[in-house]
Amino acid sequence: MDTLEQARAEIDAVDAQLAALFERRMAAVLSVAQYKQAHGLPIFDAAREAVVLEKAAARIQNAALRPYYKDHVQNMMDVAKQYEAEVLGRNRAAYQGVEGAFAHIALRALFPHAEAVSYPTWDEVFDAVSRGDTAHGVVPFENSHAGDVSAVLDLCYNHPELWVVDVYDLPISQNLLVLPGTQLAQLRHVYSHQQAIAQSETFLKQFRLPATAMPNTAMAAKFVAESGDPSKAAIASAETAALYGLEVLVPSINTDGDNTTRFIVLSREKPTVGNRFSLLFTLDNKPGKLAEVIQVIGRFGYDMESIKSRPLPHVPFDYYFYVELVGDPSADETAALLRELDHTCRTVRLLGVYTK
Ligand SMILES: C=C(O[C@@H]1C=C(C(=O)O)C=C[C@H]1O)C(=O)O
Repeated sequence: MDTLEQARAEIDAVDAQLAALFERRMAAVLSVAQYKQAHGLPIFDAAREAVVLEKAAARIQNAALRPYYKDHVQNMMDVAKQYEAEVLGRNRAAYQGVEGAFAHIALRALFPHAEAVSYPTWDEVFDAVSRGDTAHGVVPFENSHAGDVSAVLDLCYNHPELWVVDVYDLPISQNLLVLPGTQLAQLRHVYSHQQAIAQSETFLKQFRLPATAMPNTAMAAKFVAESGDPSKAAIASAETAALYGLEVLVPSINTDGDNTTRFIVLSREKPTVGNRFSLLFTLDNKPGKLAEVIQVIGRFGYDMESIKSRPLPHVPFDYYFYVELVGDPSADETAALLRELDHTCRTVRLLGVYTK
C-alpha cells in the first residue's frame, strides 16, 4: 500500500467509527426531540449549543484544528435541528404576525399543543408549509364584515402544492387599547391592521380619530405600548391588551356585532374526509361559460355556499373563480363532477376538503 492508499484506509476506518457515533448521537437527539415535544419546548436551544461548542473546543489538542472542529460540531448541531424539526414536524404550525394576533389565537384553538411559529408575511407562511418547515399554516380567509382577504386567496391560487384541510371561525371583538389611565379625549391617533380599522370605521368616524394601518393588530398594540404616548391607541383583541400591558378603554368597537373571521388551515397533505370542499377554476372567455359551470354543479346536486372571482395573478383582466360546495368530497359523484368540470373549465383544481 502506498501512502495515499494508507491514508485513505485510515480515513475510511475513522469514517466507519464516526458513522456509528453519528447514529448514536442522533438517537440521543431523537430523545431530546421527544422530550421537547412533550414539554412544548422550542427545538433551538442557544445556551445548550454554546456549552456543546465550548466542550468540543476544549477536547481538541491541536489549536490549529480547533476552529475547524467547532465548525464541524456546529454543522452537526444544525443537522440535528433539521432532524428534530422533521420528527416534530407534525407539531409545528405557522402563522403571520406576533403573539396575540388573531391568527395566533386561532392557531392556539386549532392546535393547542403545537409549536406556533411566527412569520412576518402570509407569503412566508405559505412557503413554510410548502417547504415542510411546519406541518400546518393558519391564515385569515374572510371576515364577515370587511370581506375577503384577497391576498390569501391569491396565494392559494399560486400554491397548487398546498391544500386547505380545515376552517375555523373566530368571533372577533375589536377593542380600543390605550396606555393605562388614558382618557378618550387624549387620543389623537389609532393604529391597527387594515381589516380591524375597516371593522371599526363607524367608531373612528364618530370620534374623528385618524388611523394608520400596520402589519397586524398585535404589532400595533406593541407599538402603542412601547411609544409610552397617551395620544396613541391601538385596535386589537382583549388578549393582546393583557400581553402588552395596555388597558381596554372601549370594548367591542367593531360595527358588526357578529364580527367573525374565518381562518383556513394549510397543509401539504391532501385531505380526504369532510362535508365541504372548495374548487379553483379558470374559464375560456366565451359567452355562457360561467353559467355552464354553475349548471354542472347544480345538476350534480351540490349546494354552492360561496363563489368568488379574482383577477388572475400576472394576467390583466382575466379572472379565476373560487367555489365552496356542500357534500362529501370522497363520494364517486365528486370525482365525476371534477371530470365534467375538467371539460367545461380551462383549468380546475380541488383546493380544500374540510368539515364545517
Ligand atoms: C439536541 C438538542 O437540540 C438542538 C441541537 C443540539 C445538538 O445537536 O447538540 C443542541 C441544542 C439544540 O439547539 C438539544 O437541545 O440538546
